[in-house]
Amino acid sequence: MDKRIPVTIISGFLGAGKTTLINQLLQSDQACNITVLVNDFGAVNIDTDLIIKREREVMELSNGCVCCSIQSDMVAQLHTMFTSDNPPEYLLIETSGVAQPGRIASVFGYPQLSRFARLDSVVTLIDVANIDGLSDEAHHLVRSQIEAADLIIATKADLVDPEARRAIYDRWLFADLPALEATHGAVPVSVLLDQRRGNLEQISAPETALPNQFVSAHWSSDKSVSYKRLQASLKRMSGALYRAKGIVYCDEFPTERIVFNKVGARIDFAKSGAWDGVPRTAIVGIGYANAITAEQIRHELEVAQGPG
Ligand SMILES: Nc1nc2c(ncn2[C@@H]2O[C@H](COP(=O)(O)OP(=O)(O)OP(=O)(O)O)[C@@H](O)[C@H]2O)c(=O)[nH]1
Repeated sequence: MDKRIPVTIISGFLGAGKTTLINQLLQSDQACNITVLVNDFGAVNIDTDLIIKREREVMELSNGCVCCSIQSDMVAQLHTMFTSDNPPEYLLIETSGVAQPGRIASVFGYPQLSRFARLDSVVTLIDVANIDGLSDEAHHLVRSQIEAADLIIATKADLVDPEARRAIYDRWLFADLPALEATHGAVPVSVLLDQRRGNLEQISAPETALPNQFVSAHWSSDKSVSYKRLQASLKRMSGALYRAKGIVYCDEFPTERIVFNKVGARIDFAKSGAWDGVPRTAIVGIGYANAITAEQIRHELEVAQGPG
């Protein structure tokens, strides 16, 4: 019996619904003692705050995309985790939206990790509401995420009618690749964990540095932000800024944490409980490098400060 720690990699393009799926999973009674390792693309790991914590820690890898610039940091961090007095029972890795999961999966073939852990599967989420509208560069990346997958989960099925969804699957998926649909991350735990599908020999780890095609900017402030101005700023950047997310200290609701998400043209704001400590806005924006600069993103977010 293989007693090594199973590892599931959750991949998918920016905003595809990885954090939503992981939160659903962590809230399920059937989820065992899972540790989550999160790698956000931006310098600040907003996801670490957005993932619901249970008994286990959520660990983060910041300052770059795990599949390229900080791969060796990840190997060192995983080795420390696996050899600690309290190793995880199960490890979930949420990759950054611009990561190639094949490159992350390949590290589980390294002897310093393969003694302790085994790749259980690579799950790739495809966002049916946005996949067709992405740029060619993003399509290239999404293709590599699909090619590395053992299971596809089509997310946001609620936003696209069945006929259009079928056309997307015909264009993007291979006939023999298992796939299922999910709305708001609702997927049975039994199809996600301990599947023993991971096959390191079939994993390809392309060398191209695709994340260079995206730019990320982080902005934070302890002065409150106008909700209306923030919405206006996000709309102005709409096509160039594909993804943004953050926790906002809002003029309009100063006592509550407001979480917002922008994916493509869709912007959602939600209340997320009272502040625990000093209120502070922290936002990460990710855009196409040929359409916007980090400075422009920060400037637009700055404009949202002050009375609406
Ligand atoms: N309508 C709808 N929205 C969804 C669904 N799944 C996720 N979302 C929304 O999509 C947005 C992005 O979801 P996340 O789970 O943060 O996506 P992510 O893949 O973790 O994002 P990054 O880590 O930034 O790449 C949020 O506003 C979610 O509420 C779904 O099935 N239907």
